This record gives sequence, C-alpha cells and structure tokens, in this order.
Amino acid sequence: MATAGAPRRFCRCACFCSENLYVARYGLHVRFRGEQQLRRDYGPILRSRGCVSPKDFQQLVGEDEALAPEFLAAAEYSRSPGADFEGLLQRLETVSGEKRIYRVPVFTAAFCQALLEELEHFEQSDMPKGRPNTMNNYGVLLHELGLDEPLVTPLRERFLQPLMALLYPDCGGGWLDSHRAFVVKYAPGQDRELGCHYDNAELTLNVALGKAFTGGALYFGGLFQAPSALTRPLEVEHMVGQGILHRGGQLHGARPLGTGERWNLVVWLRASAVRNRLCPMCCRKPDLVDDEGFGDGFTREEPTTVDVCALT
Ligand SMILES: O=C(O)CCC(=O)C(=O)O
Ligand SMILES: [Fe+2]
Repeated sequence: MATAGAPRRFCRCACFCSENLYVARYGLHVRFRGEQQLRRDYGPILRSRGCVSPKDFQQLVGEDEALAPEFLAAAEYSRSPGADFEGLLQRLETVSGEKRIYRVPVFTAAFCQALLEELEHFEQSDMPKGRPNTMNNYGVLLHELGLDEPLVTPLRERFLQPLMALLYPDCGGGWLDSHRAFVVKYAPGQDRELGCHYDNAELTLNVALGKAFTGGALYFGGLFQAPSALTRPLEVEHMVGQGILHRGGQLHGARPLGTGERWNLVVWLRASAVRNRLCPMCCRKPDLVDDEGFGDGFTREEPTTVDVCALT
C-alpha cells in the first residue's frame, strides 16, 4: 500500500568499511576492525594464500595506498630500538624548533582525494551530523563517518604514538589513549577563518586534504599556559597530504580563506595520564561528567599510576 508523504530516504550502514570486505588478491571476504583482529582471525588463511611478509600486510590493510612513504618511514624509525629525537628530526621537517612544530607528509594524494569524496557524500546526505568542535560550524566528525576505528585509532596507536613519544615525551606523547578527530571545512559563504585558540588536546595533528584554495594559512603564537610578549606569529602554509604536528597548548588560528575550499583533518590527541591531573581547558582538577565514546579523553580510573617524571 502506497503512503503519501515525505519521500523515503535511503541510507547505508556504517559497516561498509569494516564488514564483508572482499580482498581480491587473496580471494577472501574479511571482517576488518584493525590489524590485530585481522591477523588473529585470518592470519593462517591469509598466510596460506601468500600474504606472508609485513609488506604484504601493509598492502592488505591499505597502508601503502593511504599513508605517505615519509610517514611510514618516520613511524617505523620511531618504533625501532635505539630511535631518538635527533634521529627522528632527520625524517621530519622542523617548522619551528622553538615552538616545537613539525611537518611530515601523512597521506598520499590518492587517499586525500578519496577521503574528500567520502566527506562530500556525507555532507550532502541527510545523516545526522554533529559539529566538529565549538569553533567550526562546518565539517565532519570522523566517528560519524565510521572512520574512527578503521582509520584514526590505528593511525594514533601504530604511527602517531611512537612519533609523538619521541617529539613530545613531556606532553604525554608516549601515553596517548584517545582522540577526537574531525575535518574542518572553509568555503565562501561558510566558515572562512578561525580565531586564535588552544586545543582540547595534549597534541594535535592537522593534515591538509585539499582542495585548491588560496589563503587560510595557520598561524602560531606562544604557549597558552605561558603567555609571552606579543611577537609576530609564525605563519604556516598548507600543503596537501602534509601534516603539521604541534602541542595542543600552542596558541594558533587560521587566516581567512581567499578563494576555493579548504578541508583539513584535525586529530586532537589525548593522554588521560596527563589530563586526569589537570583539565587543559580550565586548568583545574577535572570535574568528571559521564560521556559517550572517548568523551573528552578523561578517565575515572588511572590506567597505570604515572609519575609525572615518567612522562619525560
Ligand atoms: O583551520 C585549521 O586547519 C585549524 C583547525 C584547528 O586548529 C582546530 O580545529 O583546532
Ligand atoms: Fe586548533
């Protein structure tokens, strides 16, 4: 029986990027929650079909197609025994030694393109959407796209954590245990710039995804916790696929967009061992309120008793 009224909306299930994935190379359907689960559930059958070396696995989980070779190399170095800060600096660009801001290619151009297409489909859909943060009105929360578990969690655990442990040991770089990941979008008639702020994060990764645009550079001042005399902020231009790493407490903002559209993936990286002591927003002992998912990265129970000295 036909019913008059609003046309039916068709949706898809967020499992599209995790369930029943067909891996043509090995003639196998798999369920994908992360590399560990994949190895656990399909290790023997994959090995029997020729997926043997770490390189085979990297290709299988799409790392080679998604992650820039420089990022893979910097992370691999950081995980290797004997890796140190100086060695890692040779594999990254130091944007400012004094401000401890670094740059590294993170995603391949093909992956940026594919992610942008996915983001645009989501933007045009009627799926319910939250705002990325209290400052940006346009953009997408990665967990709403179903990309937190397959993309951002492995990015944090396997690649960013070893890097951040060497770059920012004193800011919880080695203790990252949650994140808030979102894409900010700037376009004519929408948000065009972002005021000076600090992030609700111990550490931040900001990757330019495209598209073609002018203006919109990031600028960085001093540390919010230690205001310094007003000096000219450091301007940092975006380069598609490249990520900027900085401390969440480093004051920063975005200059007005000139023309075009700018989309950036921002990952606020959090270490409960650090923030449980002091909320980075109010600088007081956190007054905990229950929340969903990762909440704002605080935990009621101490994961391990971390001596502040152990953070350095
Ligand atoms: O506009 C940008 O790329 C920076 C965004 C940002 O700083 C933030 O969302 O915390
Ligand atoms: Fe920010």
